[in-house]
Amino acid sequence: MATFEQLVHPGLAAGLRELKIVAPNSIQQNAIPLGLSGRDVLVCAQTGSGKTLTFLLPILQRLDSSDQQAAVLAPTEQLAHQVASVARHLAKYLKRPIDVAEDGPGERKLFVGTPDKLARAELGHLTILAIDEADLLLCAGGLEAQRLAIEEVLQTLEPRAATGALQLYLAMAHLTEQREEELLKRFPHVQQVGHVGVMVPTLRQCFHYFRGDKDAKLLFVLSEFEADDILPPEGATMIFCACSGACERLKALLEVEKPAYQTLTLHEESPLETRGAVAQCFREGNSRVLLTTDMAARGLDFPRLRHVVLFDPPQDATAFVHSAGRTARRGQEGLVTCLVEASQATKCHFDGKIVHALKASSEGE
Ligand SMILES: Nc1ncnc2c1ncn2[C@@H]1O[C@H](COP(=O)(O)OP(=O)(O)OP(=O)(O)O)[C@@H](O)[C@H]1O
Repeated sequence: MATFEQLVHPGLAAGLRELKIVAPNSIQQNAIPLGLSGRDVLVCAQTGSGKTLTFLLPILQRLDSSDQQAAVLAPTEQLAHQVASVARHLAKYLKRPIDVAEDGPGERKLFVGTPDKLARAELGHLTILAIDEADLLLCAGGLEAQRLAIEEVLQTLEPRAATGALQLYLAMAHLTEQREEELLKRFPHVQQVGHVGVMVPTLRQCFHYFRGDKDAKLLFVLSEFEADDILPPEGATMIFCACSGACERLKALLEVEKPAYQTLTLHEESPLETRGAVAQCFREGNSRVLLTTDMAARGLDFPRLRHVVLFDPPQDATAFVHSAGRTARRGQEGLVTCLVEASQATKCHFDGKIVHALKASSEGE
C-alpha cells in the first residue's frame, strides 16, 4: 500500500499530516498517479471519500514544476471556498508559492470558483481544468446556468483539448447510468477510477413513515438522536427542507423548542455575503443545527456532523445520496433520518430508487 510520501512531493505529504491525513485511501492511490501522469481522470466514489485530494494534489504538484494555470470549478461558492482553503493550506508546502484565487483567474496560478466567474475571465495559460460535482455541472437536468457557463469555457478551451494540451478532472459521488453514458461519450479519453457501492457502510438509515404532525415528528427524531447510544450527543445535525420558507419556519420552531441548538439557516434566500460565515460558524461548532435546502447537499464537509434529517423527501436517489452523504464521512458513524408522510409513501417514486441505491451499496460491501 503506497504512502502519501510515495505518491506526491514530500512537502505536500507534510501539509497533509498537518491536516491529520496520513494514509491515502484506495481511490486516492489509484487516481493521484493518473493525474500526475497528465491523463484525464474521472473519479466517481462515495460521498466523503476524499475526492478533493484526488485532483488537488496532482494539480498543485504539476503547478509547482511548471508555468501552467489551473482551475477547479464547483457548483456553489461555499464548496469552492472549502476547496480553496485546502488548496491554500497545501500550497504553503510547495517549493514555489502558488496563488489561489477565488474571485477570478487573472494572473494567478490556481482559480477555485463557480463556472460563471471563469466564463467571464481571460483564460490565459489555463491547461488544467477540474470539475467537482461534474454530473451536476455538465449534464442536462443539473444546474442549468452553471452548465451553460461551463460550456462556454469548454468551447474556448476546445483548441487546447484537441491537441491534448488540456488536462481534465471530473469528480462526482454518484452517476446514473444515463449520465455516465453521456459523460463517457463526451470525454472518451478519461481514465475512470471508481468504487463499488453507493452509500458508505458507516451510514445508518432510518425511514419514519408517519401520519399527522410533521413538526412534532421532527422534534421527536431530534430528541431520539440526543439519546442515541452510538453517536456522540454533541454531534451536529443538518435538516434538509424543500424550500427557504420551510427553513425559516422551522428555525422559529426550534428557537422556541430547542434553544440550546443555536439553529442556523443556509438557503437560496440567505444573503450572499453571510453564507460563508454561516457555514464557518456551523463548522466550528457554534451551532448544533443547520436548516438548509438542496443548495448545501453537495460537497460541503462538516466534520462534527453526525445526523442528517430529510424533513422533506428528496426528489430522487441522487439527491438522497448527496444529502445523506454530508454525514458518515472519513469512516465515521452517521445517521440519516428520512421523514415520509404516509400519504406520500405510495406515490414517492424516489423510494424505489433509494432501495435500488441501497442494494447497490450492500453489494459493494
Ligand atoms: N486519506 C484520507 N485520510 C483521512 N481523511 C481524509 C483522507 N482524504 C480526505 N480526507 C478527509 O475526508 C473528508 C472528506 O473529503 P472530501 O470533502 O474530499 O470528500 P468528497 O469525496 O469530495 O465528498 P463529497 O462527495 O461529499 O463531495 C475531508 O475532511 C478530508 O479532509
